[in-house]
Formats: sequence, C-alpha cells, structure tokens
Amino acid sequence: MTDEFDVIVIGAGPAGENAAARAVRGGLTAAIVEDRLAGGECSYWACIPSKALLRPVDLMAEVGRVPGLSLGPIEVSKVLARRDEAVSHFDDSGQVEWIDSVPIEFVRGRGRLDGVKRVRVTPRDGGAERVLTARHAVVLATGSTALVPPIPGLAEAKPWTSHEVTAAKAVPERLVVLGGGVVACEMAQAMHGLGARQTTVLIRGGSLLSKLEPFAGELLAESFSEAGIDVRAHTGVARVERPEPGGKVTVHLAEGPPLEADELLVATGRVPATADLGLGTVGLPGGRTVEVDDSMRATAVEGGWLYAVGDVNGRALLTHMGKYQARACGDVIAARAKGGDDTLPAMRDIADEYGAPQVVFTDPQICAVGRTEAAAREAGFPVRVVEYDLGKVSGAYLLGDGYRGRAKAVVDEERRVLLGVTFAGPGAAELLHAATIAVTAEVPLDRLWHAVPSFPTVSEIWLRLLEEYGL
Ligand SMILES: Cc1cc2nc3c(=O)[nH]c(=O)nc-3n(C[C@H](O)[C@H](O)[C@H](O)COP(=O)(O)OP(=O)(O)OC[C@H]3O[C@@H](n4cnc5c(N)ncnc54)[C@H](O)[C@@H]3O)c2cc1C
Ligand SMILES: NC(=O)c1ccc[n+]([C@@H]2O[C@H](COP(=O)([O-])OP(=O)(O)OC[C@H]3O[C@@H](n4cnc5c(N)ncnc54)[C@H](O)[C@@H]3O)[C@@H](O)[C@H]2O)c1
Repeated sequence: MTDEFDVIVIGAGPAGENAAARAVRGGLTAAIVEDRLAGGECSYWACIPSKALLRPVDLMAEVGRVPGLSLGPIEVSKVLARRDEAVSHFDDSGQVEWIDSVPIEFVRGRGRLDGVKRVRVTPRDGGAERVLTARHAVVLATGSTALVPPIPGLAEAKPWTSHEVTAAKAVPERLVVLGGGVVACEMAQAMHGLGARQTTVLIRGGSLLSKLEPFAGELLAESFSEAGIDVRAHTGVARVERPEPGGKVTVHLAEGPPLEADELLVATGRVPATADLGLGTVGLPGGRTVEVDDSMRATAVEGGWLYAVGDVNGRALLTHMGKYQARACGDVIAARAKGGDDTLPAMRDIADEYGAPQVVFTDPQICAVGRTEAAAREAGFPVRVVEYDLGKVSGAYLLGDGYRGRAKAVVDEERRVLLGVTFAGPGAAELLHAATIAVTAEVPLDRLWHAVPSFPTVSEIWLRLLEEYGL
C-alpha cells in the first residue's frame, strides 16, 4: 500500500470529503484521515440529528395553525428512533463505501501534521502509526468543537454540549440552556417541544440570535414565550454545581435565586479543532483558526501546500459553506498540481464575502443571506432598508391562522442591488435561495421587478418589498 498521495485531507466531515472528491475528479490521488466517523460532526452530532429532532416539533406547530386539524401528543421514543436512523446508528460504513468508490484512500486514525507535506496517523486502537506524504497538498478539514466557557464548576458538571443534546436518549424534565445563538435556539425548541416541562434559556446579551437582524430574535422570543420557554436576557452564570455525576444541576446566577435543572446545555459557540493537529511542526499556532486566502490556501505557511476548509478556517460555520469552499479547494489544488489555469471563478470563495446564507430551523424559521443593516452601514455602503410584514402576504396567510413573520431587505442605494435579506416566519426557509441568488448575482432591483412571484405563494413578499422600495 502506497503512503504517498497527491493530496492528504485530515478530517472526513462534509468539507474534507468534498475537497478530496474534487481533487480526485481533477485527476489526483487522495487519502482522507478520520479519527471518528466519516461524515463528520454534521452527519452524527449536528445538522442531521438536530433537524430530525426539530421536524416533528415544527410540524406540530404548523398543524396547530390550521383549524380542523389535530395531532395527538408526540411519541418521543419514535422521534428518537427516527433520529437514530437519520444518523445511521453511528455507523459510517455507508460513507466509507462512498469514499472507497470515489476512489479516495480512507485512513482511520488521528492525523497530525509532521512537518512539510507529512501527516502522521495514530490509530485509536493502538495499532501501528502510519506516515503519509503528500506530493502536492495537505488540506485541514478538522471542523470545530463546542466551547465550554470557564465558569466555575461548569466543566466539572459535565454539561451537555451539541453532542449530547443531539444524541439524547431521553428528554430532560427541566433543562437550562446557556447561550442564545443558533444551537441554543434550535435545541431549546426541540427539547421543549418534545416534552421538557421547564426550559430556561440564559443569554448574557439582550436578545436571541444577536448576529442577525434584531426583529428575527424578537419574533423568536415571542414564539418561545408563547410555548412556555423562559428566556432570560442579561443573565450571567456565576457558578455551577452538580454533586452527583448526571444528577441534578444547580446553576447559580450572577443575580437572583439559583436555578435547579435535570440537565444543562452549553451552547456558547465553537472552537476550531486545531489544538492537537501538529500545527507547530509547520510554524502555525495551535488552537486557533487557520487563516486562508480565497483559494483556501493557508496564508502563513510558505510553499503554498497547506489548505484549510470548513469550520477550521472560521469563515462560516455552516455545512453548505464548508462544502462550497471544499469544491473550490479541490479544484484549485488539481489545477495547480497540473499546471492548469488556477484562476477560474469557481476556484475562489466569493460567497463568504457577500455573506453566507443560513437557515435557523426554529418556529418561526429565521433565514438570512448577505449583510445585516448594521453590517452594511458599518462597511460604509449607502444603505436603504425596506421591511414588510410577511403575515400580510396572501400566500403566508393561507399557510395558517395567526401567521407571523417579517422580511427585511438591505439595499445598496447607489447601485440599486440587494446587500442582504432576512426572512422570519413559518416555512420561510424555502424563500432563502431566491434571496441568495439576488444578493450574490447582484441582480439590479429594476430587473428583479420582472421576476414575478406566483400567486398565492409566500414569495409574493418579493413584490411587496419592491413596492415598499418604490417600484
Ligand atoms: C447542533 C448543530 C447543528 C448544526 N446544524 C447545521 C445546519 O442545519 N446547517 C448547517 O449548514 N450547519 C449546521 N451546523 C454547523 C455544521 O455542523 C458545521 O459547519 C459542519 O459540520 C462543518 O463541517 P466540517 O467538515 O468543517 O467539520 P466537521 O463536520 O466537524 O468534521 C470534521 C471531521 O474531522 C475529524 N477530525 C478532527 N480532527 C481530526 C484529526 N486530527 N484527525 C482525524 N480526523 C479529525 C472529526 O472527527 C470530524 O469527523 C450545526 C452545528 C451544530 C453544532
Ligand atoms: N441551522 C444552522 O444552520 C445551524 C444550527 C446550529 C449551529 N450552526 C452553526 O454552528 C455555529 C455555532 O453555533 P452556536 O450556537 O454554538 O454559536 P453562536 O455563535 O451562534 O452562539 C453562541 C451564543 O453563546 C453566547 N455566549 C458566548 N460565550 C458565552 C458565555 N461565556 N456565557 C454566556 N453566553 C455566551 C453568545 O452570546 C451567543 O448567544 C453557528 O455559528 C452556526 O453557524 C448552524
């Protein structure tokens, strides 16, 4: 078995798999090193299980808005069983089969850089180490791990992170969630909808989803409040106590009485998985994101042989963006290896600069692409903003009684193109790609006017936004 490949990828998550596959498509040989399960965080402990847990909760909310329909209580054991199916019962043989079929050499074990173009692989089972060498490139695609802030007693309490909550075997009666970002919001709603009797979300700032347009967090907070989820803003945690492993946990707040819960979920962001990656052997600091240029090449490493895609480069912590970066990366590596044209537009990450599209799968769904108003103003664009009540669009009204939602478009007044769009509302996720096209392709508003939305769809929001703008 040869231990030399054109390209070696460390990490077989969605980004790593795509980078390797594109390099092979470009005529190179590739090996991919994976410590745990091929498919990565996304397939087993993130996107897939979280959405499997949210789907019945979302459906219940949808059905509840249409008079004449009713659903019985959710059978949680069946939901968890379906989630288990969705994560293939933590068996990655299907993914490995696909990797073999590309063909990419699959190497199970922990990969660490071992100097220029060398990767040392340590198998988990204590088997012999293997040193792989790359003729052209090494791609880091090791993703990220949950950040547990240094709150006294927190780490010792062994709280849930995204790993444990997405793999939950049962729903805790009383759940405290620390953080107000995407993981916190999605998982608080999933657990509450699946039967948590008391769900409390502690946010240190003033709002949920604070990186998005303010109305998105406000609408979500209203929905949480109606569902009985207790959101506490400006709430700091002083210390955490859990005398018995897995037993009751007491969360002492900076102010006010402590909270007692059966489980504590920490959802306070991510750290890049670079701490134990041998970065020091190539002169890079460990534990930080790997800075890359728009062809995904590490900027601080000489020789241009090291690349980083997905969460590990910190550009956009989203599966679709990691895969997009990986396609560019695999293609550009193949072009550079073969002396081909490495400047084609598809070989560059341009989308991250516009602002990555993202859907938060809560009820209401929150979808955004491009810049928020605040970000656009800060970047110095001549901004004009238009907003519209999504519930007033006929298509939305027909989806269910009491439909509540909102849309906001951020316009570059000089060029008359969209800089960003945000929708919040049930079923809004499918509206997002139209916005992504409009923002990324910089479709002039006067041309967008001629993209006539069908009646009665929620997409008529486009017509309303453009009318608000003055067209
Ligand atoms: C709860 C949750 C829900 C999410 N939902 C969504 C969603 O709905 N949509 C979306 O777009 N994004 C979602 N995300 C974000 C998404 O999961 C990540 O952006 C995505 O997984 C990043 O892909 P990646 O390939 O960069 O890394 P990962 O998926 O983390 O894969 C990295 C792989 O590298 C392996 N690895 C790490 N270090 C080594 C090493 N030294 N040697 C060998 N292997 C190694 C790991 O075992 C892992 O398999 C969610 C995240 C969380 C936490
Ligand atoms: N549907 C999706 O696309 C989806 C779902 C889940 C996660 N993700 C991705 O995963 C990434 C990570 O999600 P996340 O929710 O962990 O991070 P996040 O950055 O979205 O949110 C982190 C939250 O924790 C808070 N926080 C940070 N440190 C804290 C501290 N010490 N004490 C209290 N609060 C603190 C922040 O204020 C913020 O509210 C996101 O950036 C997102 O891109 C995407």
